Amino acid sequence: MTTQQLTEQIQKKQSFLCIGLDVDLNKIPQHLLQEEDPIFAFNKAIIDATHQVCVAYKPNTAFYEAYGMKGWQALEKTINYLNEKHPDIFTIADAKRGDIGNTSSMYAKAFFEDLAFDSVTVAPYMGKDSVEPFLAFKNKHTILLALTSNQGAFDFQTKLVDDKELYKQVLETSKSWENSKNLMYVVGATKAEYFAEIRKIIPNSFLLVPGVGAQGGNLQDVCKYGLADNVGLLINSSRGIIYASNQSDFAEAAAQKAQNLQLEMASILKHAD
Ligand SMILES: O=c1ccn([C@@H]2O[C@H](COP(=O)(O)O)[C@@H](O)[C@H]2O)c(=O)[nH]1
Repeated sequence: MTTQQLTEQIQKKQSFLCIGLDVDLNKIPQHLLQEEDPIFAFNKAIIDATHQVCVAYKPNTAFYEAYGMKGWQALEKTINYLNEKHPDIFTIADAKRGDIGNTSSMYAKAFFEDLAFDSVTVAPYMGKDSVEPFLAFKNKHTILLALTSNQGAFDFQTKLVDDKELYKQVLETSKSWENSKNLMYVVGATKAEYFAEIRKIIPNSFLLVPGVGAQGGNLQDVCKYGLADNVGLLINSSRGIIYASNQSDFAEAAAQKAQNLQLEMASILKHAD
């Protein structure tokens, strides 16, 4: 999917919501554990109930890797289901990969070819040659960690390197890489006060913004300086949506939470015009 197609979906649905599919078998309704594939059964019910109010889904691969082969199979079924049933929805493998070049090429093949995700999250720490193998894939997107939502972001990302914060160095340097048009960036919703500075460096790049909901980030605060001409935001909420209920009404409860966020987004977009 191109970024233009993504923006068109955002305008059509009046939503820039990304729902995180972080499946924890201890948190899903217990009756689903009797299913042959409880993880996929949960994801399918969540997707069926919420696809009209969101534009993206983001499974975090940790929640699948933790269940070994069965977890990977559930991830594969989930991405196949999304690609077959909802090809207009943007998909993100939140895998935070990145390694020496030939290894990154294999990671890119795994997530863009074998699993056919639209995008994958990548750590910038190993530099240009660790990221460019991902960028080489046409119409696929590499979402670089810039300023993360956790407290530990202050350990390195905001430290000065050559008189400039490291996260700014990541944004500026990565703009010069080959196929940088395929870059998006992760910026945490809990860092809303940084968005104005970030938009000076990357005015129209898409930002994946986790941290709304369970981590306490605020949608209005992010949008104040984060919105771009092409909207340029994908706001992720995982636990705050998918675990709204652990009873038989879990899918309806998730849909209600997702719709509440979508309505707030529609109102923001209306007032931004
Ligand atoms: O800076 C980051 C980068 C990634 N994440 C991931 O996003 C979701 C957030 O889940 P919530 O339940 O809505 O808190 C999760 O998969 C994180 O690993 C992040 O939170 N911050």
